[in-house]
Amino acid sequence: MNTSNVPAIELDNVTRRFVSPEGRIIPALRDFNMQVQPGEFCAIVGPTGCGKSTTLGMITGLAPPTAGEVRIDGTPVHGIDPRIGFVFQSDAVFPWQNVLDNVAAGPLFRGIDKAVAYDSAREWVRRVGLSGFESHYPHQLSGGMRKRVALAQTFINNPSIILMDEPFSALDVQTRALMQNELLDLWSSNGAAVVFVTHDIDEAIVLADRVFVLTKGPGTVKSTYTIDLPRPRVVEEVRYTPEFLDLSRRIWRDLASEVQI
Ligand SMILES: Nc1ncnc2c1ncn2[C@@H]1O[C@H](COP(=O)(O)OP(=O)(O)OP(=O)(O)O)[C@@H](O)[C@H]1O
Repeated sequence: MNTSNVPAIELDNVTRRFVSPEGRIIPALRDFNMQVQPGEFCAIVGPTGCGKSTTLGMITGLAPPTAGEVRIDGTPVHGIDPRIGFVFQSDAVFPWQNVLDNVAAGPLFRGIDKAVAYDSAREWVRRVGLSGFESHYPHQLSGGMRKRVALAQTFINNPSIILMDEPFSALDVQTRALMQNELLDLWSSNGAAVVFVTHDIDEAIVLADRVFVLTKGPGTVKSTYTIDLPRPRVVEEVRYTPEFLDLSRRIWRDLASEVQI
């Protein structure tokens, strides 16, 4: 647990380049600086291909930077860190396992006693509103319900850092708002540092403490916005307030100047 003033996540002057199959150098991120404090919810928005997913990949340790350093709780990242949880656009549920087994998978993998793991999984299934669906398989669930499974799978491990890559983008508008509220509720009692990648400016504002706007690729931080909207937030109430609309307009303008051709 990070109890010091050290950022939970720090990207220090990071550059990331890829090499294409033809041997071409593809610069994905340049001179990228970002600090996320313990318990802070940050969102990243930016034009397509600007390096948002690459940023998350570097924090996980799966894709080391070409230059610069990524630190978790002040320590350079080397390989996958058990303190980190992920939720991606595609559900990471195991199709051959029922809801309860899916949610218990993390603790079982970490070697937790089976009875303890399943007790905890039952509790998390309840907390995400899926009681009664423990024996259902993923294909028997709606998209929103599968997201609930994914959230339970993540939060059951009590991660101190959560990375989310457009987790709700495939959902319809109403289900998306429900899941945003659900996420805020779970996060408020877990207190993780979150990096949430989205194309949706409004989603970034309703969820985050800070929004990072990236330039077009190779991406770097163009601007950051502090979101002072009070918490706890209820998504459908927040998004019609004058403060919200003002932020949305400012970030939209900022981003629009990056996607003009
Ligand atoms: N494994 C890879 N090999 C080669 N190039 C890659 C690789 N991964 C990403 N890139 C390139 O790096 C750049 C950034 O990609 P990235 O997926 O991080 O962008 P993004 O902002 O998440 O995009 P989107 O908004 O479309 O999801 C792009 O030009 C992409 O083509």
